[in-house]
Amino acid sequence: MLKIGITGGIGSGKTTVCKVFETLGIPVFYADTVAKEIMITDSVLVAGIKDTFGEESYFGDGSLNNKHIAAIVFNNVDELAKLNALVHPAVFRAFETWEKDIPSTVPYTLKEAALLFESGSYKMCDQNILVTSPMAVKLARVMQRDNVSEAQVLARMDKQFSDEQKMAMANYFIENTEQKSVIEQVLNLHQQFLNR
Ligand SMILES: CC(C)(COP(=O)(O)OP(=O)(O)OC[C@H]1O[C@@H](n2cnc3c(N)ncnc32)[C@H](O)[C@@H]1O)[C@@H](O)C(=O)NCCC(=O)NCCS
Ligand SMILES: Nc1ncnc2c1ncn2[C@@H]1O[C@H](COP(=O)(O)OP(=O)(O)OP(=O)(O)O)[C@@H](O)[C@H]1O
Repeated sequence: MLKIGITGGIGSGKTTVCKVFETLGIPVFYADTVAKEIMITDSVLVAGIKDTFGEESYFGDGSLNNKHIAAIVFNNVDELAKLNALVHPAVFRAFETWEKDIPSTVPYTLKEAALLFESGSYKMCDQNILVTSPMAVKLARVMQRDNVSEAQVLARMDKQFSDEQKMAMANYFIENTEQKSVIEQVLNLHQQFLNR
């Protein structure tokens, strides 16, 4: 079955675009969401995170202390590399398990990941889509969605490949701007994938 990766910088709108594909019946694996789930449920991963970032990485009820971890890793590339090395292999395994349950009647699947190219997981996909948006739009969207400062968004952007780097690695593009219809662009790609 055809596997399509989909990525984009923070706030580019990749999750929003994936919701449109879902309305067409296309199953989407949300790597960032799964990462957050297994960081709570996978006991080996939980132990690794506590060992590396301290017991305060989790609240008393077992939920993840996102702010604590974000403050460490988005201010220090070595700490971020440690987190990625713990989490990403577990997400790869979860993707393989997820794929096994997809019915063969499905024409293609999508893997949505913020770090598709950075983590190397694009290699597990046949083709890859990049969602782009202007920098000012991305900043404004994330500041509003997550109630964070511009500096906090920029710190994350700084840890991801630039759009130029990602453009060189992607096969398809979706421009998520007010000037272009996302739905039209999704329908166009959907048709291309059905005809492959
Ligand atoms: C550090 C954590 C706890 C911060 O949680 P928080 O709720 O503030 O952010 P959230 O997970 O919703 O991520 C929002 C966006 O931040 C960016 N981001 C997240 N993790 C990373 C990372 N490792 N490197 C660069 N950017 C990242 C992405 O654009 C992502 O979509 C969380 O992001 C995390 O657990 N990250 C590690 C898992 C991971 O690498 N996920 C991304 C790919 S699977
Ligand atoms: N075309 C659009 N018009 C209006 N709002 C949008 C549009 N695209 C995305 N948004 C909004 O911008 C915010 C960021 O979008 P989304 O969460 O899809 O981005 P993302 O690329 O998945 O971000 P992240 O990497 O942070 O997970 C959301 O609040 C979303 O509702």
